[in-house]
Amino acid sequence: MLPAQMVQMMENSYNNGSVPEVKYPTRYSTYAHTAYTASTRTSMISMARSEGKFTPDVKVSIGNSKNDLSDGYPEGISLAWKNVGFKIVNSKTKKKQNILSGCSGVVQPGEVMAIMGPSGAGKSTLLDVLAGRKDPKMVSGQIMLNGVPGEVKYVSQYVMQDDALMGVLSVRENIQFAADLCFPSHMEPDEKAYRVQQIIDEFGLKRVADNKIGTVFVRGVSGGEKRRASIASQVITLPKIIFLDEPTSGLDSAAAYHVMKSIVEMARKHKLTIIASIHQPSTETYSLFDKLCLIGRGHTLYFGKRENATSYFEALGHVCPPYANPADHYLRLINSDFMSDKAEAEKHIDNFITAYEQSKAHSSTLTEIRSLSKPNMYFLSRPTSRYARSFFAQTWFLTIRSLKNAMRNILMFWVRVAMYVCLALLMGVTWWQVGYNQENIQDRFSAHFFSVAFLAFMSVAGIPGFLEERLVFQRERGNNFYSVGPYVLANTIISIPFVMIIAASFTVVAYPMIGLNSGFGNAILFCLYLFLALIVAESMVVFISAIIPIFVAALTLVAFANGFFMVVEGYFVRRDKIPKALKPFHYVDYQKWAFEGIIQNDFIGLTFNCDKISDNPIKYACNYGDLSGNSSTFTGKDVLDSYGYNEINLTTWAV
Ligand SMILES: Nc1ncnc2c1ncn2[C@@H]1O[C@H](COP(=O)(O)OP(=O)(O)OP(=O)(O)O)[C@@H](O)[C@H]1O
Repeated sequence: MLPAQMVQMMENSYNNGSVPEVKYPTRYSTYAHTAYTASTRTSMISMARSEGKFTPDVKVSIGNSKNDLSDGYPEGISLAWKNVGFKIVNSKTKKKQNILSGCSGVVQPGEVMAIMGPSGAGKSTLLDVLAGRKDPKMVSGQIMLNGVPGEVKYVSQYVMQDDALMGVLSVRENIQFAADLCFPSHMEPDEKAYRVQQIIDEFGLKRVADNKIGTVFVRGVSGGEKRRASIASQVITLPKIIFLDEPTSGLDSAAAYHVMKSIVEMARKHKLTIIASIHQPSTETYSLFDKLCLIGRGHTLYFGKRENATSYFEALGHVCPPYANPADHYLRLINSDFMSDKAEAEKHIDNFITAYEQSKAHSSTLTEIRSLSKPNMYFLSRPTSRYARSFFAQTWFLTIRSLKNAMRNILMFWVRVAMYVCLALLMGVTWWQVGYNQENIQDRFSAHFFSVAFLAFMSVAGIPGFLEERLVFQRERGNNFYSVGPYVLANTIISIPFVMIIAASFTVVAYPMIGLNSGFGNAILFCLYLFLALIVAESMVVFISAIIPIFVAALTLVAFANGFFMVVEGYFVRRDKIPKALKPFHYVDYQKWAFEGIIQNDFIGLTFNCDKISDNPIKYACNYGDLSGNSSTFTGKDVLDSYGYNEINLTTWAV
């Protein structure tokens, strides 16, 4: 059914007094159902009524997820905005301040519009307002989809500026991951693979599809290819409206041209409506745009077809010099930042504002917007779920990706394993066969202390990897690929075997070399206690780095926390000597529980020897157990009792 027929059907129904509900067919039948819940429906309709403009209860939906292919709307969706303004409350004066005023424009399906303007003009703000990313209370005017008010964010995608992709994965793997999480569960794998290949081809990434994105260690694809891969992974579902925040920033002019060319071809082919903020495009890149929106001091200084801008400015007396880049020419014209006289600078921009308001370009824009208008309709498309995939599916795909990441990420994992093994060797050599004499007691304690403390301390090595991945997480979460729960769960699932590998490799090397309690079960328990301590240490690293995502600050804080826990652990200073104010920290110190667990595990069951007193050959100088001098041995339990470690329960301590 064509949109026009639908509109007719709705209008007929309205005239008959019934309340129609029209669903656009989508390729995936289960998605072609009512696109809003009862409460949403009530609130949206009452909102429409309260505005007094959309009296009939006519609503149009196009699918139930923002990640829906929206095939039900093959003609695309136009975006129009009329008299749009945006205010902020000035934090100093507490007064409202206009950031955008009276902006109007329209972009049709298949068109690509550039928002240009000097720094601070309001480009990002306009993009955010149109994309529905700003507080609606601060936004004024109308934003319309196909001529009727609607929720843009449910039919659009906002593509962020950064290229946060998994560096150890290939271009295809990154795009496939997006496809797995954005397409509905009933989409056949073949069809998904076809879409992945199609978007790879459309973005000119065929040649590098199986190349890694690249990390600090591995040279990957070029900057332009990376940007194209990033955009491709965010628009794989071909959302009807796409907002791009400076898609070419940081790229050279050739790379920027290829990025924009791919975007423009995609818009034409799939009838997508595309709006991009852009800084200083080259002549070639600029010529790819269909429409231009020039912003200055929060006002529209020109809106219309890109090619008409030349004659518009010529008519104002600003002829673009031959061979000059028109984009540079306009940007220079409307930039008053470097005028020394403030009043003159204001007047300069005021002249452009007034000229545009009185221009034919402005009136034809308003006519174009009016021609789209369909009174008595309310365009409504609200997803029933924010995510295309279930909690379980999100966890599954994230787990698979984290596994690949950990296996391939030299820095994150294997270097750490190698470091722990080297440390184990070093400890083994230093504490070699520590022995069972009285003078070896302190050596044994220090080996246990150092095993826990150093292993835990070195978890700081996980900070760079976490911070890098955090950017990817933020972008993907912003794109509604998954929620926090599955991400944390997947990372926990993956970190368990890896932390176990670290604890086990350390134990296999260090335990027999140091000559700790020879029971096999004791070695296993030693490994398990180290594993638990490491899991807590790693979690603490993630916790602190998530709160303070600045490398140096997170590193300092993690190092401080671990150093602090070492001090209050009860090894350097006995528990009863720890100052009262610090005592609570002794009990929340994960290193304390691991240290006490492994000394209990090691000492219990051992027998130690003490030497004879030099001037009395029948007496022994034992400092533990029987102090009368009659016994030549004492037990590990005697040692623990003498230091006050007498109530350790291995299960409780592990918990
Ligand atoms: N929340 C806010 N609080 C205070 N000022 C704001 C806020 N949002 C925007 N502004 C101001 O509004 C103006 C427009 O900001 P915006 O980020 O949209 O500009 P821009 O054209 O995208 O600039 P640039 O090209 O430098 O990124 C700027 O002067 C900015 O300082």
